[in-house]
Amino acid sequence: MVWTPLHDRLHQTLRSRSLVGRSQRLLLAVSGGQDSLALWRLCLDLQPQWGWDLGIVHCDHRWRSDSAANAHQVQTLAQGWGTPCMVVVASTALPSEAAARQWRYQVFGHQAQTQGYGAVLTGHTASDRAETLLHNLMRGSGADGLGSLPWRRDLEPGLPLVRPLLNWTRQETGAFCRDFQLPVWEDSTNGDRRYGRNRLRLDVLPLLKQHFNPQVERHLSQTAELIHADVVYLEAQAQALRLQVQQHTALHRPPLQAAPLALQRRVMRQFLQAQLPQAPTFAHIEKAVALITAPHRSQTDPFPGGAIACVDQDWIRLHHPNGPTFRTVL
Ligand SMILES: Nc1ncnc2c1ncn2[C@@H]1O[C@H](COP(=O)(O)OP(=O)(O)OP(=O)(O)O)[C@@H](O)[C@H]1O
Repeated sequence: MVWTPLHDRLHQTLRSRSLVGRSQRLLLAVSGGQDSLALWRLCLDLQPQWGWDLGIVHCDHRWRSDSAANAHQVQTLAQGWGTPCMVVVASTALPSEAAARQWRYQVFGHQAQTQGYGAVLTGHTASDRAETLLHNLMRGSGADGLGSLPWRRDLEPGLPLVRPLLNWTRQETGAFCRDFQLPVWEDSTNGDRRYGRNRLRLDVLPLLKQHFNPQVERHLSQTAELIHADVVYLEAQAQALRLQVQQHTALHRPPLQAAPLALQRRVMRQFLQAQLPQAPTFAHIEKAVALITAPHRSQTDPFPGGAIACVDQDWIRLHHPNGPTFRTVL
């Protein structure tokens, strides 16, 4: 085996960030593309030092006509490399990219739990993180969306999802695969400009690199990392405040009035998220936040599902359409 500075980088990253432990059973999510293939090869090379027990999972979404061939190539490689491999085929056609992603993560969690793996690893890179940041920036998603793709998060309680290649660019995983002659599966939809993510990758990021900063992917990825830490802190602060002010479906206003706007918004979002049938939008949260300082008897328009928030002296009360107090509001 050849030990390169890239092997060293992964080894150091895993250690310094405590991403995985020694002798763990690790499930690698392998699409067959360059990023997850590089991760798989690197983990196999690091395995003797770490004592891991490695397995891979591949999801066949049955989206593309060549998806079975893709799965077959991953399976063949797994046999050659001696890695246990699970291929899971979607039973129904998945309607969108988002549905496919949701199904994939469910599969990862289920396979890891039923097969006794302690963590799931994906091949996300700094380039993916930069794309996600730009994509979410344009959707107006706020800090939480900009700080997405952390190094480690819980996929299920007690089952971490780890992304060890976040300090690699796609260019680097590509070069690694070429150097080691790894059989990369070229996804036939990667060049399809009907997908926004592809336009970001093929058109926008190369332009930014050429005209602004050749290191733009790394820099955007670092920005996402900084924002993520801020978001984790703010969410924890907001949760502590919400627990202090919330009683069932009501919020006590005076402590909220004394809190900064950043926390007011987060408390309101956490509160509405738990109460409404769908995630609150920016406009919903802003309307509810306005009630923190509004006069007695002020109220919002109905939220999705019909609930209304109104001011009752020092309290904001959320009245659900079928709840006991709803009629008194009307
Ligand atoms: N079909 C698949 N089977 C197994 N793993 C996959 C599959 N597709 C993607 N992955 C895993 O997810 C990683 C990211 O892939 P990709 O960027 O295509 O997904 P994504 O939809 O953008 O995911 P995310 O929403 O998490 O950003 C891959 O490196 C790989 O580890």
